[in-house]
This record gives sequence, C-alpha cells and structure tokens, in this order.
Amino acid sequence: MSLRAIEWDEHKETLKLLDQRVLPHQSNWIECLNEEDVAAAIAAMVVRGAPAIGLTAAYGILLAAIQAVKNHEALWPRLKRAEKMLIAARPTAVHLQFTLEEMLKGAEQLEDSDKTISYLLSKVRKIEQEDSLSNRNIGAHGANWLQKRRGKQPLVLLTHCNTGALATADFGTALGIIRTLQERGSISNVFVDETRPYLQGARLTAYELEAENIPYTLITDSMAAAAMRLKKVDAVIVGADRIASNGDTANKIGTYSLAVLAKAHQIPFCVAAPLATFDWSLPSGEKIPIEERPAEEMVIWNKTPIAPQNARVWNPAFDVTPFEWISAIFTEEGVIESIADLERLHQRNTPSITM
Ligand SMILES: CSC[C@H]1O[C@H](OP(=O)(O)O)[C@H](O)[C@@H]1O
Repeated sequence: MSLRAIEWDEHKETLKLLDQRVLPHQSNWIECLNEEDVAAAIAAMVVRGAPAIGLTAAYGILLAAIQAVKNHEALWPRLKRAEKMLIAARPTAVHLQFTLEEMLKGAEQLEDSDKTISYLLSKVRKIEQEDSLSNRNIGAHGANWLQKRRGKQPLVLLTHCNTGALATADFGTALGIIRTLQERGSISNVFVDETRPYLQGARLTAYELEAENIPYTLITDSMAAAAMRLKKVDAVIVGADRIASNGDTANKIGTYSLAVLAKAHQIPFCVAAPLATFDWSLPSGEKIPIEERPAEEMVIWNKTPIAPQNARVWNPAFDVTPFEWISAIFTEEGVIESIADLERLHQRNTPSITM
C-alpha cells in the first residue's frame, strides 16, 4: 500500500490531512472538524493534487452533515453552503466540482439523522475506492502502451509535479504508471522536475520514489530539455487537472513547455488521468479556469525573499497543453490517441481501447 495523505477518523468523526507544505522533512497532520477547515486546507495546499482535493472536498460535505445533525440544523441549506465554499477553494481541477455533485446527488431528500451520515460516508468511501481502482487501471494501460513502443528495455522517463499517492486516494496516476513499470522491473530511471515554485517534484515525488526505491534523478525544470537531448529519455509522463472535450489538457505550470520540448526531441508526451478529469462542457482548453497563486509563493523561499520586494509577479499554477502536442492520454478504461477516440469517449463515456 503506498503512502496515504487523507485519513478519516471514525471515532472522532474528523478528517486528518498530511500537511504537504512541510514534506519531506516534517510529517505533520492537520485535523479538519468542519467544511471551513477543509476549504482552508485545500486553498492553502495542505492537500493538493486534483483527485486528492476532490476526495478531500467530499469529506468536507460529510463534515458539514455531521455538524448539521449535531447542531440540529437544517441539513440541505448547510450542504449547499458547504458546496459553494469548497468549490471556491481552487478553480482548475474539475474533480472538486464532480465529487461535490456526486455527494449532493439525492441528498436533498435526506433528513438530518445519523442515517444520512452513514449514507454520505458510504459515498465518500466509494469515491475513494473508485479513484484507487482507476489509478491501477491507468497504471496498467500506461505501462502496456509504453512497453509496447519501447520494447522490454527498462525505461527512462521524465515527470513533472506530483501525481502520486499524495495527489490521489492512493497509488497515483502518472506515478501509478511508474509504480506499475517498477513492479515489472521496467524502470531504468525517472527524471523528476523539481517543479517550481511549490516544488511538488523535489519535495513530494522524490519523497514517494525514494520511499519505494524507485530510481530517480532530481533536475531543475530548466534541465528538462538537456535531459531529453543527452539522457535518452524514452517518454514524458504527467498528470492532469482538467481535460477539455478536444483533449486540451490543463496541468501544473511547466507542462506545456515539456510537451513542446518532447515534440522537438521526438519523444512521446503522455498524460495520465481518470475519466473524472474530463470536462465535456468545455469545447477546448481556452475556457479552463487557470488559478493564479499568491506572489509570495514564488518570491519567498524559507522566509527568505529571492526577488526585489516590489517585483511584479505572474504566478499561474497551471498551463494548458493543446491536444496536438499530446501523444496519448491514459485513462482507467483505455488509451486515447486521437480526436476520434475522444469523440467515442464523449459518446460512450468510455474510450475505444486502442491497445
Ligand atoms: C494526479 S493529478 C495531480 C495534478 O495536480 C497538481 O496540481 P497541484 O499540486 O497544484 O494540486 C498537478 O497539476 C498534478 O498534475
């Protein structure tokens, strides 16, 4: 079982989150008592990673229901207020919206009772189990695709940000493929982009790979091109926060440049994402909301300013990679390599398996 960052305490009926802002050198857990605590933890990136914040928000709805029952409050209005608060915590990852919709589906008729609590808890558990299963299926489809194209030789991969157990219910998406290849003895090395400014790569991905003895080499984001040219990178593999219906993909800032670099070096650029990442309401990536984070997160490191105090800063947390730059999208139900695959997925909500 890989690392877990989200734990439900059944006795205290509280949510515990591993504070990812202080990993890898400190292992602090933060306890959430209500939906406000959960929204604040998501906004502050205590917990981060598209599927992980979706799951955490689902627990936020459960906590709101528990508080409503305890205080004999009207349940539905509290759940609707909680939904509004949680969806506003971070705008880009579509999982937040989908898990909240899932949690509130059918909840309007619920009376404020313990029965409601166990009903909502079973829903959260289902979201958690589905994410975990999806990640293992993504792992298999992605590993099969990469091995099919690169033969049985162990692979040299490059990844960006963190898409592992810390970003999901467990196991990970792009990192789930890396874990699957490791289980098959097919990883030679993983180049890990540090991923400025939040350093998800250096602090979180390196932490996960180190814990499981998966061979990796940490690089700065600006080294990715040289690594592709000089270090025989076989493929780039990243996660996703929101995918539009034409395949345009929003992911951590720096992803788009990796896609351009991969094309220039004739290296496959692959995205790993569960079906919950697809936002069919968007015809293309232009309309994906891109979160901008506080300037301090970019110009202050360890309480030390690394830029002039009045420096003007642009700090988008994500960028959008047009589908034309993407070789394959690995989902739990198969591989998407073309617009036709996307259209079939959209019609049937399951992609054509092109394995
Ligand atoms: C499993 S996908 C995780 C996805 O979320 C990350 O963003 P953040 O750390 O800001 O939540 C990054 O875009 C990853 O690809």
